[in-house]
Amino acid sequence: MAQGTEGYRLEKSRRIVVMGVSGSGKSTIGDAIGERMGIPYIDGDQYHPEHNIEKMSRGEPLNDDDRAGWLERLSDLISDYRERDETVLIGCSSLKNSYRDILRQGDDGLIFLFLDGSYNVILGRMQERKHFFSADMLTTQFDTLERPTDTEAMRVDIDVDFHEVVESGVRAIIDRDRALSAQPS
Ligand SMILES: Nc1ncnc2c1ncn2[C@@H]1O[C@H](COP(=O)(O)OP(=O)(O)OP(=O)(O)O)[C@@H](O)[C@H]1O
Ligand SMILES: O=C(O)[C@H](O)[C@@H](O)[C@H](O)[C@H](O)CO
Repeated sequence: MAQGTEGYRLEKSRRIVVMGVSGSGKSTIGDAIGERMGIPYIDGDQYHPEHNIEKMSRGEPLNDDDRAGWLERLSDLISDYRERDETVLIGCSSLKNSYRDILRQGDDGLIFLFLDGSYNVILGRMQERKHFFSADMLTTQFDTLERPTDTEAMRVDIDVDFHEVVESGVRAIIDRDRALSAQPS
């Protein structure tokens, strides 16, 4: 377990995806972790084609076809950062195994941070925010989610205070960074 997390510098450049259903906290937690660690945070929603945003805004969930091009763009983005040997945090729901496989094409050492919480807590938070993704569609996100194993992703419990989630996320990234660095290359 990591001791102090303040001012920790990663051993190597890393590409880190903050994943989880809509409303799990990818943007707010990802951004706060980035601030804490001095890593840029990019929200994957910025890479959706306009028709995906329009579809979700109409209250219609995306399907595999809608997500395919979007995931390819994010995979390319990850690959760009890897080629430049730079660290980045990217928020992307990454709900299915096959979606995570597409993202890993950009970096086979991609780190996933899984924001894991209960339906009721996330629903409550979504009902409090103004966002194009309506809380009515949260069930479809849970139905689609294929939970990553603990080997595939670092799991962070989000049913707790915001600062606690950020601290757990930072610790999880540090732990994974150390574990990866300890592996023979
Ligand atoms: N631990 C927490 N405690 C209380 N509120 C939280 C916590 N984490 C996130 N929130 C709030 O929950 C709401 C959803 O978070 P956020 O918008 O970051 O989720 P998201 O995963 O990025 O959603 P989307 O994928 O739909 O963009 C926000 O209003 C955020 O401020
Ligand atoms: O895979 C998906 O269904 C989408 O990525 C959604 O998760 C939205 O992008 C996001 O949650 C809305 O902001």
